[in-house]
Amino acid sequence: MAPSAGAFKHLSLVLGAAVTALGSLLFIAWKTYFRDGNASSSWRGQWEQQLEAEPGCNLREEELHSCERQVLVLGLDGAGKSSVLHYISSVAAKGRASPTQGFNSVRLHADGLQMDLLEVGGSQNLRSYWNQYLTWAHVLVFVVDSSDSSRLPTACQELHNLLAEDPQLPLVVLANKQDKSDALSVAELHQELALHTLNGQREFFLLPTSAIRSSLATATSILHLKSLLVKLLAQV
Ligand SMILES: Nc1nc2c(ncn2[C@@H]2O[C@H](COP(=O)(O)OP(=O)(O)OP(=O)(O)O)[C@@H](O)[C@H]2O)c(=O)[nH]1
Ligand SMILES: [Mg+2]
Repeated sequence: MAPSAGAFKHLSLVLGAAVTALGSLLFIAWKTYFRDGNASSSWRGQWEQQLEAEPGCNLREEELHSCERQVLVLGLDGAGKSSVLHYISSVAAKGRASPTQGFNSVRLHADGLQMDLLEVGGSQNLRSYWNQYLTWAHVLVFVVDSSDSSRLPTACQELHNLLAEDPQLPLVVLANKQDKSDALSVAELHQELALHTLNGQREFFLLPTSAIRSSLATATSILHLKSLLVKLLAQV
């Protein structure tokens, strides 16, 4: 007898979770490898060359990690995380982004900082893994699709679950897809996401963004995000 569609769905969820768990472990191992200074000379050599190219990064052994910063980028599936990451790291236009299975990262250099932005996919089966990445983060960027009002309660719930895990982690909420005619305003999103309930313990910003290359305004919004990240991460 052929397996039912339900069985296939169950199997794909289990496989997806296994792939993500493996991805998490690999990521943690990768970060630990660098943090513990156990990298082989060839890896270390490559990495130093990369940093050397960046003005302001000091390469002395004891300061090698002083310019590393981690930015965790989360939000529901389709919110625009991959698009924001692509836009902030590249001048080349990109077509439709594919849903992220597992995680996706980009590395930026600015003002002597090396910033690793890590996106974990936002589909439901991946969200239970989000909080595992909070430990590594210096800033949390939470991306919201401002035009997807039906899923704002879910976004709100997921965001507050994360915030409860770390009461001090600086937070940047992106009110993305502001180019869309049905996008809620920043003030409306502030209300819908219950951001007034945040206590004063963490630094918090709510930025309107658009991650498609349709106008100067959208490009400017991503530049604002980049400057804000540099400012926040320089204080860490
Ligand atoms: N109009 C508009 N579309 C956007 C914007 N940002 C992203 N999109 C589109 O929204 C869709 C989803 O974008 P992604 O960047 O893949 O979303 P994601 O948050 O990475 O989703 P997952 O990886 O599945 O968690 C794509 O078709 C993008 O082209 C935006 O600012 N405006
Ligand atoms: Mg993605």
